[in-house]
Amino acid sequence: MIMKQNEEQIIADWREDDAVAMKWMEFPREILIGKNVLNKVPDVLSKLKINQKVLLVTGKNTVDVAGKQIREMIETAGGVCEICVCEKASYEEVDKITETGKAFEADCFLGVGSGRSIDLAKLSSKNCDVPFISIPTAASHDGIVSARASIHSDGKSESVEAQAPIAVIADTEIISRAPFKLLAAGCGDVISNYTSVLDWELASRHQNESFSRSAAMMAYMSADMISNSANLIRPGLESSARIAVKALVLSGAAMSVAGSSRPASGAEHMFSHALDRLAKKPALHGEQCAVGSIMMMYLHGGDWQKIRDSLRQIGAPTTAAEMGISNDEIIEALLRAHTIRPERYTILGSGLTPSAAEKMAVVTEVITE
Ligand SMILES: NC(=O)C1=CN([C@@H]2O[C@H](COP(=O)(O)OP(=O)(O)OC[C@H]3O[C@@H](n4cnc5c(N)ncnc54)[C@H](OP(=O)(O)O)[C@@H]3O)[C@@H](O)[C@H]2O)C=CC1
Ligand SMILES: O=C(CO)COP(=O)(O)O
Ligand SMILES: [Zn+2]
Repeated sequence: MIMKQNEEQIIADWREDDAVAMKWMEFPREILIGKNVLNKVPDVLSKLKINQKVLLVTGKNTVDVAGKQIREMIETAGGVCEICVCEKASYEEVDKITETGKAFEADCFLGVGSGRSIDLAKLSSKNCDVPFISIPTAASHDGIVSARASIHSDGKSESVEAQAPIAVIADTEIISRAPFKLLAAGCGDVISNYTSVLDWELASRHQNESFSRSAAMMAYMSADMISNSANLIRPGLESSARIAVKALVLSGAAMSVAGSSRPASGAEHMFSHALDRLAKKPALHGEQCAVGSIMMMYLHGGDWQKIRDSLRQIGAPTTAAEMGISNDEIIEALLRAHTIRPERYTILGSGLTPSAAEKMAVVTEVITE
């Protein structure tokens, strides 16, 4: 495990980090986390020397939670702000928003809301060759900080390279008032880094895949931050939102250092992507990854009970029933997971047998016989 390796292994990993000829890491420039930081949007735009012609991408709930308030602040500061309310993270929607951005000659996009709105702003701003600012109204996964966008088409979800936000403005007061299940899901997404990191280490040993100790340690530390504070994560508490956002930022930074989602996406994410494709009603991304992580930790022979207990303490689902997913869908997703991203080597190897899949789901109490 990453924190328990001997000195020789650690030195070898650092040497490998250093041996990479060139690394191009993209990080946000300004990160604001705290109560009422939403009011700082005009200051951030001004600090970044953005001319305040801004396209605000949001959803039908989050337009009222933060979107309209931000528009008012920008207009009061002398800027112009147009709002796009969107429903689906699809390529059609990306094209529509890109066209609007070009016609409006936007200097900057704001992604205001949860995953979907932020992903749409991320990709369409890249198409318009202007920066974007991530303004999450919920802390539901680490995509709020990352450079990748998940776009859905033909019942599939694709993770595409977009751009990192130039700034992240996470108002923890707003985030703490969002439905608690979104925050619990974000904690689950971060806790699932325990198994992503193990998968990455495995791939580095079995396949000589390039490995970054610094990125792996950051991902592992973010999981520890949540697991060690599980008793402090409670509905409606601003301090809980702050803990979750800090861990999500660290997890996002781990992906920036790695230049891919490797430190924060292993077999548990492949299981979640499989569920997104086949389940009648998929659960939240972070919920699925966390439940996947319990099972993948069992496969790794690690302390899966610790992951489950942290999730229980937080109030995140740990079973199929709690996620509203059937036992059959869980087994099918376990059997298909290794086909989702075959180039990414994980503990699933070339796949599980049906009896092994069922056994791991039953032993970890994700499903009942
Ligand atoms: N880029 C990446 O690396 C990643 C991207 N994803 C993608 O992100 C999306 C999932 O994101 P997720 O955030 O889990 O879910 P959604 O974006 O689907 O948002 C969940 C719901 O919560 C609502 N909401 C958000 N904030 C508040 C609030 N403060 N008060 C009331 N309602 C609120 C949203 O409203 P509204 O309708 O207004 O949006 C929406 O209906 C998927 O498309 C997934 O593929 C997932 C993981 C990583
Ligand atoms: O969700 C992610 C990290 O938490 C990103 O992972 P993917 O690359 O699997 O979409
Ligand atoms: Zn994730």
